[in-house]
Amino acid sequence: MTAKNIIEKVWEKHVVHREEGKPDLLYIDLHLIHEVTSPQAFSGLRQANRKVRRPDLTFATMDHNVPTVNRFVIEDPIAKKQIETLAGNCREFGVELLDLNSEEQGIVHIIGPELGLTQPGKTIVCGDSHTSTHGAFGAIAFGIGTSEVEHVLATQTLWQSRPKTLQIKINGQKPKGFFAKDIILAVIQKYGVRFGTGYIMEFTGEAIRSLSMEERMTICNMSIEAGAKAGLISPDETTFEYIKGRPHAPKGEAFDRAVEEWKALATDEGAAYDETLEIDISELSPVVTWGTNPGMSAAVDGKLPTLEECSTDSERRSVASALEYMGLTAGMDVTDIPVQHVFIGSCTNARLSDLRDAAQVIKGKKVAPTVTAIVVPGSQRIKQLAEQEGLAEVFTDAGFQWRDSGCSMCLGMNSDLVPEGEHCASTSNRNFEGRQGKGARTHLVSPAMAAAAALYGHFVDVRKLEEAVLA
Ligand SMILES: CC(C)[C@H](C(=O)O)[C@@H](O)C(=O)O
Ligand code: SF4
Repeated sequence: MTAKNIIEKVWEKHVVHREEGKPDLLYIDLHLIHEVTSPQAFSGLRQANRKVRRPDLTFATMDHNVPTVNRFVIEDPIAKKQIETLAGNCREFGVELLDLNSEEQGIVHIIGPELGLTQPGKTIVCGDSHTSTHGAFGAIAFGIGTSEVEHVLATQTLWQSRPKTLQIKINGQKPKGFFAKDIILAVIQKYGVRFGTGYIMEFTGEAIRSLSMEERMTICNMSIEAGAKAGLISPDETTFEYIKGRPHAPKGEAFDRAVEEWKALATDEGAAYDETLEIDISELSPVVTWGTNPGMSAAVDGKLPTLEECSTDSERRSVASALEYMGLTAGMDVTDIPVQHVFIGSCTNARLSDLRDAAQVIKGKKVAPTVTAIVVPGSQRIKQLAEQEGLAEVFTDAGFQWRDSGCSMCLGMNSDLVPEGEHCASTSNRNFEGRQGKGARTHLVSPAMAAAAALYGHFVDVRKLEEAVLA
Protein backbone atom coordinates (compact mmCIF):
# COMPACT_ATOMS: atom_id res chain seq x y z
CA MET A 1 0.00 0.00 0.00
CA THR A 2 1.30 3.42 -0.83
CA ALA A 3 1.81 5.78 2.06
CA LYS A 4 -0.88 8.47 2.24
CA ASN A 5 -1.25 11.71 4.11
CA ILE A 6 -4.29 12.41 6.25
CA ILE A 7 -5.68 14.96 3.81
CA GLU A 8 -5.94 12.39 1.02
CA LYS A 9 -7.38 9.76 3.35
CA VAL A 10 -10.14 11.92 4.81
CA TRP A 11 -11.03 13.46 1.45
CA GLU A 12 -11.32 10.10 -0.31
CA LYS A 13 -13.59 8.72 2.41
CA HIS A 14 -16.09 11.50 1.76
CA VAL A 15 -16.39 11.53 -2.02
CA VAL A 16 -19.94 10.49 -2.93
CA HIS A 17 -19.69 11.40 -6.60
CA ARG A 18 -16.72 11.96 -8.88
CA GLU A 19 -16.71 12.84 -12.54
CA GLU A 20 -13.83 13.74 -14.82
CA GLY A 21 -13.42 17.50 -15.13
CA LYS A 22 -15.82 18.32 -12.30
CA PRO A 23 -15.38 19.04 -8.59
CA ASP A 24 -15.98 16.14 -6.20
CA LEU A 25 -19.27 15.90 -4.36
CA LEU A 26 -18.31 15.53 -0.70
CA TYR A 27 -20.38 14.22 2.17
CA ILE A 28 -20.42 16.64 5.13
CA ASP A 29 -20.36 15.17 8.64
CA LEU A 30 -20.91 18.33 10.66
CA HIS A 31 -22.45 21.65 9.70
CA LEU A 32 -22.04 24.50 12.16
CA ILE A 33 -24.17 27.59 11.86
CA HIS A 34 -24.15 31.14 13.24
CA GLU A 35 -26.37 34.18 12.93
CA VAL A 36 -24.43 36.15 10.31
CA THR A 37 -24.14 33.77 7.35
CA SER A 38 -27.26 31.64 7.71
CA PRO A 39 -30.35 33.87 7.20
CA GLN A 40 -30.33 33.84 3.37
CA ALA A 41 -29.59 30.12 3.32
CA PHE A 42 -32.70 29.37 5.37
CA SER A 43 -34.75 31.78 3.22
CA GLY A 44 -33.61 29.87 0.15
CA LEU A 45 -34.72 26.57 1.69
CA ARG A 46 -38.07 28.03 2.60
CA GLN A 47 -38.61 29.37 -0.92
CA ALA A 48 -37.76 26.02 -2.46
CA ASN A 49 -39.97 24.30 0.08
CA ARG A 50 -37.10 22.11 1.27
CA LYS A 51 -36.19 20.82 4.71
CA VAL A 52 -32.85 20.58 6.47
CA ARG A 53 -31.76 17.12 5.38
CA ARG A 54 -29.82 16.21 8.52
CA PRO A 55 -30.79 18.46 11.43
CA ASP A 56 -28.94 15.97 13.64
CA LEU A 57 -25.65 16.89 11.91
CA THR A 58 -26.38 20.62 12.10
CA PHE A 59 -25.65 22.78 15.17
CA ALA A 60 -26.20 26.48 15.65
CA THR A 61 -24.87 29.07 18.05
CA MET A 62 -25.00 32.85 18.23
CA ASP A 63 -21.66 34.56 18.62
CA HIS A 64 -20.68 37.36 16.21
CA ASN A 65 -22.95 40.13 17.34
CA VAL A 66 -24.06 39.10 20.81
CA PRO A 67 -23.42 41.71 23.52
CA THR A 68 -20.75 40.74 26.03
CA VAL A 69 -22.25 42.88 28.79
CA ASN A 70 -25.97 42.84 29.46
CA ARG A 71 -26.38 40.11 26.87
CA PHE A 72 -30.15 40.23 26.64
CA VAL A 73 -30.26 43.88 25.61
CA ILE A 74 -29.28 43.94 21.95
CA GLU A 75 -29.27 47.56 20.89
CA ASP A 76 -28.05 47.29 17.31
CA PRO A 77 -31.11 46.62 15.07
CA ILE A 78 -29.19 44.47 12.53
CA ALA A 79 -27.67 42.33 15.27
CA LYS A 80 -31.05 41.97 16.97
CA LYS A 81 -32.69 40.92 13.71
CA GLN A 82 -29.97 38.34 12.92
CA ILE A 83 -30.18 36.83 16.38
CA GLU A 84 -33.96 36.60 16.31
CA THR A 85 -33.92 35.22 12.78
CA LEU A 86 -31.48 32.46 13.73
CA ALA A 87 -33.66 31.48 16.68
CA GLY A 88 -36.76 31.41 14.43
CA ASN A 89 -35.01 29.40 11.71
CA CYS A 90 -33.68 26.83 14.16
CA ARG A 91 -37.15 26.36 15.64
CA GLU A 92 -38.77 26.04 12.22
CA PHE A 93 -36.19 23.64 10.76
CA GLY A 94 -35.52 21.61 13.90
CA VAL A 95 -31.86 22.58 14.36
CA GLU A 96 -30.35 22.55 17.83
CA LEU A 97 -29.41 26.09 18.88
CA LEU A 98 -27.21 27.22 21.74
CA ASP A 99 -28.78 30.61 22.37
CA LEU A 100 -28.03 33.37 24.83
CA ASN A 101 -29.74 31.46 27.63
CA SER A 102 -27.60 28.38 27.10
CA GLU A 103 -24.71 27.52 29.39
CA GLU A 104 -23.02 26.05 26.33
CA GLN A 105 -23.27 29.15 24.12
CA GLY A 106 -19.98 30.42 22.76
CA ILE A 107 -17.96 31.13 19.66
CA VAL A 108 -18.79 28.49 17.08
CA HIS A 109 -15.18 27.28 16.71
CA ILE A 110 -14.72 27.02 20.45
CA ILE A 111 -17.87 25.09 21.26
CA GLY A 112 -17.59 22.48 18.47
CA PRO A 113 -14.48 20.97 20.10
CA GLU A 114 -15.69 21.68 23.63
CA LEU A 115 -18.87 19.67 23.11
CA GLY A 116 -17.04 16.82 21.39
CA LEU A 117 -18.77 17.48 18.05
CA THR A 118 -15.41 18.05 16.40
CA GLN A 119 -13.72 14.69 15.80
CA PRO A 120 -10.92 13.27 13.68
CA GLY A 121 -11.76 12.30 10.14
CA LYS A 122 -14.90 14.40 9.87
CA THR A 123 -15.66 16.88 7.13
CA ILE A 124 -16.79 20.01 8.93
CA VAL A 125 -18.11 23.18 7.34
CA CYS A 126 -19.50 26.48 8.56
CA GLY A 127 -20.25 29.77 6.86
CA ASP A 128 -17.15 31.16 8.49
CA SER A 129 -13.53 31.32 7.43
CA HIS A 130 -12.04 30.22 10.75
CA THR A 131 -13.70 26.83 10.52
CA SER A 132 -10.12 25.69 9.88
CA THR A 133 -9.78 25.64 13.70
CA HIS A 134 -11.43 22.21 13.83
CA GLY A 135 -8.61 20.82 11.69
CA ALA A 136 -6.59 20.56 14.90
CA PHE A 137 -8.39 17.24 15.48
CA GLY A 138 -7.51 15.77 12.09
CA ALA A 139 -10.76 16.85 10.45
CA ILE A 140 -11.04 18.52 7.04
CA ALA A 141 -12.74 21.72 8.13
CA PHE A 142 -13.27 24.84 6.06
CA GLY A 143 -15.40 27.93 5.64
CA ILE A 144 -18.12 28.13 3.00
CA GLY A 145 -20.28 30.90 1.50
CA THR A 146 -23.97 31.42 2.19
CA SER A 147 -25.16 29.70 -1.01
CA GLU A 148 -23.06 26.69 -0.02
CA VAL A 149 -24.59 26.81 3.46
CA GLU A 150 -27.96 26.43 1.75
CA HIS A 151 -26.65 23.51 -0.33
CA VAL A 152 -25.35 21.71 2.74
CA LEU A 153 -28.55 22.34 4.67
CA ALA A 154 -30.58 20.87 1.81
CA THR A 155 -28.36 17.94 0.81
CA GLN A 156 -25.64 17.40 3.46
CA THR A 157 -23.15 17.47 0.58
CA LEU A 158 -20.94 20.03 -1.10
CA TRP A 159 -19.20 20.35 -4.48
CA GLN A 160 -15.48 20.87 -3.93
CA SER A 161 -12.40 20.73 -6.11
CA ARG A 162 -9.70 18.75 -4.40
CA PRO A 163 -7.00 21.12 -3.11
CA LYS A 164 -3.31 20.33 -3.28
CA THR A 165 -1.53 19.20 -0.12
CA LEU A 166 1.11 21.18 1.76
CA GLN A 167 3.17 20.04 4.71
CA ILE A 168 4.46 22.62 7.17
CA LYS A 169 7.12 21.12 9.37
CA ILE A 170 7.58 22.95 12.64
CA ASN A 171 11.05 22.03 13.88
CA GLY A 172 12.54 22.56 17.33
CA GLN A 173 10.59 23.25 20.52
CA LYS A 174 8.92 26.50 21.57
CA PRO A 175 11.34 28.62 23.56
CA LYS A 176 10.34 30.37 26.80
CA GLY A 177 7.64 33.02 26.34
CA PHE A 178 6.86 31.74 22.85
CA PHE A 179 3.37 30.33 22.41
CA ALA A 180 1.25 28.59 19.76
CA LYS A 181 0.13 32.01 18.56
CA ASP A 182 3.77 32.93 17.98
CA ILE A 183 4.31 29.74 15.99
CA ILE A 184 1.59 30.54 13.48
CA LEU A 185 2.49 34.23 13.33
CA ALA A 186 6.11 33.26 12.67
CA VAL A 187 5.08 30.88 9.88
CA ILE A 188 3.01 33.62 8.23
CA GLN A 189 5.81 36.14 8.75
CA LYS A 190 8.24 33.82 6.99
CA TYR A 191 6.07 32.67 4.09
CA GLY A 192 3.48 35.46 3.72
CA VAL A 193 -0.30 35.63 3.63
CA ARG A 194 -0.77 33.83 0.33
CA PHE A 195 1.43 30.74 0.35
CA GLY A 196 -1.43 28.47 1.35
CA THR A 197 -3.70 29.42 -1.54
CA GLY A 198 -5.06 26.31 -3.24
CA TYR A 199 -3.80 23.97 -0.50
CA ILE A 200 -4.93 22.16 2.56
CA MET A 201 -1.97 22.21 4.90
CA GLU A 202 -0.91 19.72 7.50
CA PHE A 203 1.26 20.90 10.39
CA THR A 204 3.82 18.30 11.38
CA GLY A 205 7.03 18.09 13.38
CA GLU A 206 8.19 17.54 16.92
CA ALA A 207 6.90 20.91 18.16
CA ILE A 208 3.36 20.11 17.00
CA ARG A 209 3.34 16.71 18.73
CA SER A 210 4.07 18.27 22.09
CA LEU A 211 1.30 20.87 21.82
CA SER A 212 -2.00 20.61 23.67
CA MET A 213 -5.26 20.54 21.68
CA GLU A 214 -5.88 24.16 22.63
CA GLU A 215 -2.54 25.17 21.15
CA ARG A 216 -3.13 23.11 18.01
CA MET A 217 -6.46 24.89 17.57
CA THR A 218 -4.75 28.27 17.73
CA ILE A 219 -2.44 27.20 14.91
CA CYS A 220 -5.10 25.68 12.66
CA ASN A 221 -7.38 28.66 13.31
CA MET A 222 -4.93 30.95 11.55
CA SER A 223 -4.03 28.66 8.65
CA ILE A 224 -6.68 30.55 6.72
CA GLU A 225 -4.63 33.74 7.25
CA ALA A 226 -1.98 32.12 5.05
CA GLY A 227 -4.61 31.72 2.35
CA ALA A 228 -5.10 27.97 2.87
CA LYS A 229 -8.39 26.21 2.25
CA ALA A 230 -7.90 24.41 5.56
CA GLY A 231 -5.20 23.43 8.04
CA LEU A 232 -5.01 20.26 10.03
CA ILE A 233 -2.94 18.10 12.34
CA SER A 234 -2.89 14.29 12.42
CA PRO A 235 -4.62 12.99 15.55
CA ASP A 236 -2.71 11.27 18.37
CA GLU A 237 -3.16 10.38 22.05
CA THR A 238 -3.47 14.08 22.96
CA THR A 239 -6.42 14.33 20.58
CA PHE A 240 -8.19 11.22 21.87
CA GLU A 241 -7.65 12.23 25.48
CA TYR A 242 -9.22 15.64 24.80
CA ILE A 243 -12.31 14.15 23.14
CA LYS A 244 -12.94 11.42 25.71
CA GLY A 245 -15.96 12.07 27.91
CA ARG A 246 -17.21 15.15 26.06
CA PRO A 247 -21.01 15.31 25.59
CA HIS A 248 -21.06 14.33 21.88
CA ALA A 249 -18.06 11.99 21.94
CA PRO A 250 -18.64 8.27 21.39
CA LYS A 251 -18.96 6.41 24.70
CA GLY A 252 -17.54 3.15 26.06
CA GLU A 253 -16.65 0.56 23.42
CA ALA A 254 -17.77 2.87 20.66
CA PHE A 255 -15.09 5.28 21.80
CA ASP A 256 -12.38 2.59 21.67
CA ARG A 257 -13.48 1.59 18.17
CA ALA A 258 -13.48 5.22 17.09
CA VAL A 259 -9.93 5.65 18.42
CA GLU A 260 -8.77 2.72 16.28
CA GLU A 261 -10.30 4.33 13.19
CA TRP A 262 -8.91 7.73 14.07
CA LYS A 263 -5.42 6.31 14.51
CA ALA A 264 -5.54 4.86 11.02
CA LEU A 265 -6.23 8.32 9.59
CA ALA A 266 -2.95 9.85 10.72
CA THR A 267 -0.45 10.52 7.97
CA ASP A 268 1.57 7.40 7.10
CA GLU A 269 5.31 7.41 7.47
CA GLY A 270 6.87 8.53 4.20
CA ALA A 271 3.67 9.95 2.71
CA ALA A 272 4.17 12.58 0.01
CA TYR A 273 2.73 16.10 -0.28
CA ASP A 274 2.56 18.43 -3.26
CA GLU A 275 4.74 20.85 -1.32
CA THR A 276 6.68 20.99 1.96
CA LEU A 277 7.84 24.05 3.91
CA GLU A 278 9.79 24.21 7.16
CA ILE A 279 10.50 26.55 10.02
CA ASP A 280 12.70 26.18 13.09
CA ILE A 281 11.16 27.89 16.11
CA SER A 282 13.75 27.09 18.74
CA GLU A 283 15.47 30.49 18.69
CA LEU A 284 12.56 32.77 17.89
CA SER A 285 11.22 35.69 19.96
CA PRO A 286 7.55 36.42 20.67
CA VAL A 287 5.84 38.04 17.68
CA VAL A 288 3.85 41.31 17.39
CA THR A 289 2.09 42.37 14.21
CA TRP A 290 2.71 46.03 13.40
CA GLY A 291 0.86 46.24 10.05
CA THR A 292 -2.46 45.58 8.37
CA ASN A 293 -2.20 41.91 7.53
CA PRO A 294 -1.09 39.02 9.76
CA GLY A 295 2.20 38.67 7.87
CA MET A 296 3.37 42.18 8.77
CA SER A 297 5.01 41.34 12.06
CA ALA A 298 8.26 41.62 13.96
CA ALA A 299 9.97 40.08 16.97
CA VAL A 300 9.11 41.90 20.20
CA ASP A 301 12.82 42.64 20.71
CA GLY A 302 13.15 43.82 17.12
CA LYS A 303 12.24 46.85 15.06
CA LEU A 304 9.70 47.78 12.43
CA PRO A 305 11.00 47.58 8.87
CA THR A 306 12.40 50.58 7.05
CA LEU A 307 11.42 51.44 3.50
CA GLU A 308 15.04 50.95 2.42
CA GLU A 309 14.88 47.32 3.50
CA CYS A 310 11.96 46.57 1.18
CA SER A 311 13.06 44.59 -1.84
CA THR A 312 10.35 45.61 -4.32
CA ASP A 313 8.35 48.73 -5.09
CA SER A 314 5.11 47.03 -4.27
CA GLU A 315 6.45 45.91 -0.88
CA ARG A 316 7.63 49.48 -0.22
CA ARG A 317 4.18 50.82 -1.03
CA SER A 318 2.36 48.33 1.16
CA VAL A 319 4.75 48.86 4.11
CA ALA A 320 4.41 52.67 3.77
CA SER A 321 0.64 52.49 3.63
CA ALA A 322 0.42 50.09 6.60
CA LEU A 323 2.72 52.31 8.67
CA GLU A 324 0.58 55.30 7.87
CA TYR A 325 -2.67 53.59 8.80
CA MET A 326 -1.09 52.30 12.01
CA GLY A 327 0.41 55.69 12.88
CA LEU A 328 3.85 54.13 13.34
CA THR A 329 7.37 55.08 12.24
CA ALA A 330 9.60 52.92 10.06
CA GLY A 331 12.48 51.41 12.01
CA MET A 332 11.05 52.12 15.49
CA ASP A 333 11.37 49.59 18.33
CA VAL A 334 8.40 47.27 18.69
CA THR A 335 8.39 47.98 22.44
CA ASP A 336 7.76 51.68 21.68
CA ILE A 337 4.37 50.93 20.11
CA PRO A 338 1.74 52.40 22.47
CA VAL A 339 -1.20 50.23 23.54
CA GLN A 340 -4.47 51.76 24.80
CA HIS A 341 -6.67 48.66 24.51
CA VAL A 342 -6.16 45.02 25.29
CA PHE A 343 -8.51 42.32 24.05
CA ILE A 344 -8.12 38.78 25.28
CA GLY A 345 -10.66 36.76 23.35
CA SER A 346 -11.70 35.29 19.96
CA CYS A 347 -11.73 31.78 18.50
CA THR A 348 -7.93 31.99 18.23
CA ASN A 349 -7.11 32.51 21.90
CA ALA A 350 -10.06 32.50 24.30
CA ARG A 351 -9.84 29.00 25.71
CA LEU A 352 -9.17 28.24 29.36
CA SER A 353 -5.45 27.68 28.77
CA ASP A 354 -5.20 31.08 27.06
CA LEU A 355 -6.84 32.77 30.03
CA ARG A 356 -4.42 30.97 32.32
CA ASP A 357 -1.45 32.14 30.27
CA ALA A 358 -2.63 35.74 30.50
CA ALA A 359 -3.56 35.50 34.19
CA GLN A 360 -0.07 34.27 35.09
CA VAL A 361 1.39 37.47 33.72
CA ILE A 362 -0.95 39.91 35.46
CA LYS A 363 -1.48 38.15 38.77
CA GLY A 364 -1.17 40.67 41.60
CA LYS A 365 -0.43 43.55 39.22
CA LYS A 366 -2.46 46.42 37.79
CA VAL A 367 -3.49 47.41 34.30
CA ALA A 368 -1.82 50.71 33.34
CA PRO A 369 -4.17 53.69 33.90
CA THR A 370 -4.03 54.53 30.18
CA VAL A 371 -5.27 51.08 29.13
CA THR A 372 -8.78 49.62 28.81
CA ALA A 373 -8.54 45.85 29.00
CA ILE A 374 -11.22 43.22 28.48
CA VAL A 375 -11.33 39.45 28.72
CA VAL A 376 -14.01 37.70 26.70
CA PRO A 377 -14.04 33.94 27.30
CA GLY A 378 -14.69 31.86 24.17
CA SER A 379 -17.72 30.14 25.67
CA GLN A 380 -19.96 30.41 28.70
CA ARG A 381 -18.51 27.10 29.89
CA ILE A 382 -14.99 28.52 29.78
CA LYS A 383 -16.25 31.57 31.63
CA GLN A 384 -17.71 29.38 34.35
CA LEU A 385 -14.57 27.22 34.68
CA ALA A 386 -12.37 30.31 34.81
CA GLU A 387 -14.53 31.72 37.59
CA GLN A 388 -14.32 28.46 39.52
CA GLU A 389 -10.56 28.38 39.41
CA GLY A 390 -10.19 32.02 40.41
CA LEU A 391 -8.97 33.39 37.07
CA ALA A 392 -11.83 35.87 36.78
CA GLU A 393 -10.76 37.40 40.06
CA VAL A 394 -7.15 37.67 38.95
CA PHE A 395 -8.34 39.64 35.92
CA THR A 396 -10.80 41.90 37.71
CA ASP A 397 -8.35 42.58 40.56
CA ALA A 398 -5.84 43.72 37.97
CA GLY A 399 -8.41 46.04 36.38
CA PHE A 400 -9.60 43.92 33.43
CA GLN A 401 -13.30 43.80 32.55
CA TRP A 402 -14.69 40.28 32.69
CA ARG A 403 -17.32 39.67 30.01
CA ASP A 404 -19.78 37.13 28.64
CA SER A 405 -18.67 35.07 25.65
CA GLY A 406 -18.92 36.09 21.99
CA CYS A 407 -16.74 37.25 19.10
CA SER A 408 -16.64 40.69 20.69
CA MET A 409 -13.74 42.95 19.74
CA CYS A 410 -12.38 40.46 17.22
CA LEU A 411 -14.47 42.24 14.62
CA GLY A 412 -16.47 45.45 14.53
CA MET A 413 -19.89 43.76 14.32
CA ASN A 414 -21.03 44.42 17.87
CA SER A 415 -20.60 47.17 20.43
CA ASP A 416 -17.07 46.18 21.52
CA LEU A 417 -15.04 48.56 19.36
CA VAL A 418 -11.58 50.10 19.48
CA PRO A 419 -11.84 53.89 18.97
CA GLU A 420 -10.36 55.44 15.84
CA GLY A 421 -6.59 55.91 15.96
CA GLU A 422 -6.07 53.84 19.12
CA HIS A 423 -3.93 50.71 19.36
CA CYS A 424 -5.18 47.36 20.58
CA ALA A 425 -3.06 44.41 21.64
CA SER A 426 -5.39 41.66 20.54
CA THR A 427 -5.30 37.88 20.80
CA SER A 428 -7.49 37.56 17.71
CA ASN A 429 -6.46 36.59 14.18
CA ARG A 430 -7.03 39.54 11.82
CA ASN A 431 -5.52 43.00 11.81
CA PHE A 432 -7.04 44.39 8.62
CA GLU A 433 -7.88 48.09 8.39
CA GLY A 434 -11.06 48.76 10.34
CA ARG A 435 -11.30 45.21 11.68
CA GLN A 436 -11.90 46.32 15.28
CA GLY A 437 -13.76 49.48 14.31
CA LYS A 438 -13.21 52.40 11.94
CA GLY A 439 -9.60 53.57 12.11
CA ALA A 440 -8.76 51.05 14.88
CA ARG A 441 -5.15 49.81 14.98
CA THR A 442 -4.84 46.12 15.76
CA HIS A 443 -1.72 44.25 16.88
CA LEU A 444 -1.97 40.47 16.98
CA VAL A 445 -0.15 38.79 19.86
CA SER A 446 -0.32 35.83 22.23
CA PRO A 447 -2.44 36.09 25.40
CA ALA A 448 0.70 36.45 27.55
CA MET A 449 2.02 39.29 25.39
CA ALA A 450 -1.39 41.02 25.42
CA ALA A 451 -1.51 40.76 29.20
CA ALA A 452 1.99 42.17 29.52
CA ALA A 453 1.09 45.13 27.29
CA ALA A 454 -1.93 45.82 29.52
CA LEU A 455 0.38 46.37 32.48
CA TYR A 456 2.69 48.81 30.71
CA GLY A 457 0.62 50.63 28.07
CA HIS A 458 3.10 49.57 25.39
CA PHE A 459 4.49 46.26 24.16
CA VAL A 460 6.99 44.59 26.46
CA ASP A 461 8.97 41.43 26.05
CA VAL A 462 7.08 38.97 28.19
CA ARG A 463 10.32 37.00 28.71
CA LYS A 464 11.69 39.93 30.67
CA LEU A 465 8.88 40.09 33.21
CA GLU A 466 10.80 38.07 35.72
CA GLU A 467 7.88 37.56 38.09
CA ALA A 468 5.82 35.92 35.37
CA VAL A 469 6.01 32.16 35.51
CA LEU A 470 6.20 31.26 31.88
CA ALA A 471 5.36 28.09 30.07
C1 LIG B 1 -18.67 37.10 9.83
C2 LIG B 1 -17.92 35.92 9.28
C3 LIG B 1 -18.52 35.56 7.96
C4 LIG B 1 -16.43 36.14 9.25
C5 LIG B 1 -15.64 34.99 8.63
O1 LIG B 1 -16.02 34.34 7.69
O2 LIG B 1 -14.58 34.70 9.07
C6 LIG B 1 -15.89 36.39 10.65
O3 LIG B 1 -16.03 35.31 11.48
C7 LIG B 1 -14.44 36.80 10.57
O4 LIG B 1 -13.66 36.30 11.36
O5 LIG B 1 -14.11 37.65 9.73
S1 SF4 C 1 -13.95 35.20 17.02
FE1 SF4 C 1 -13.39 36.48 15.30
S2 SF4 C 1 -12.39 35.15 13.84
FE2 SF4 C 1 -13.50 33.86 15.27
S3 SF4 C 1 -15.45 33.51 14.29
FE3 SF4 C 1 -15.70 35.29 15.64
S4 SF4 C 1 -15.28 37.03 14.31
FE4 SF4 C 1 -14.52 35.24 13.22
